[in-house]
Amino acid sequence: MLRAFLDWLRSLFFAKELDIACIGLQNAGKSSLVTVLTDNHFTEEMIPTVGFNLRKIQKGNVIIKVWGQPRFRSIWERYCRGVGAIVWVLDSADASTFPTAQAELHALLDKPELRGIPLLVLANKNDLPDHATVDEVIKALALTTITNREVSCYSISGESTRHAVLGNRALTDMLAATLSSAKSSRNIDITLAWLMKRA
Ligand SMILES: Nc1nc2c(ncn2[C@@H]2O[C@H](COP(=O)(O)OP(=O)(O)OP(=O)(O)O)[C@@H](O)[C@H]2O)c(=O)[nH]1
Ligand SMILES: [Mg+2]
Repeated sequence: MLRAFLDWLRSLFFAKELDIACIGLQNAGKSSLVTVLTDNHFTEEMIPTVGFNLRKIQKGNVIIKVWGQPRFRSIWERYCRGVGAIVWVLDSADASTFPTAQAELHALLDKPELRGIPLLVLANKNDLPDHATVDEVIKALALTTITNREVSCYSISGESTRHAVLGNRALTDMLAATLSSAKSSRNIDITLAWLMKRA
């Protein structure tokens, strides 16, 4: 039933025209997440994206560009220009990466060319023990200090989905207290629906 609904949502989503940049630090789960979005398929053997580390996935009218390798972070900005949405993937179970993630995310969003592009933060891997809660992620990435765009933070869990609205901050969209787990592929519908609204 859920599967049928997701397939239906995917068919709607991929019929729209949308350019998405999916970025984040290495090992965050970008490739896994994109695989789940496009195929509803999770592969444990997902290998690190190598080489130029730009993976372009096209399905229907939707193009998703995926990056991660640090040595190419300087060119992220160029490829983010003009996209309909920036999706930042975070490994919510690895707090040691949060400071670097915050610095890189803010450095990217500070680029004038990227002003106004909606940001979706997906805190992935919340099926793992000791993953950060969405409030912790919002704090760790200083999401409330981002003022020049719509910001959302989703966490998807197999167990529970909790929604929180961050008052009158500059965040115009709901900051949904959910983290995404590409592994469980639960609540991927929320992610698809969010992206669909930006197409
Ligand atoms: N438990 C769990 N593991 C995950 C999840 N998503 C991804 N992983 C694992 O995390 C590792 C990295 O996943 P990738 O999808 O390759 O991450 P990436 O961000 O594309 O990594 P790079 O391409 O190296 O930048 C793999 O071992 C995945 O199996 C998740 O939701 N839960
Ligand atoms: Mg990858």
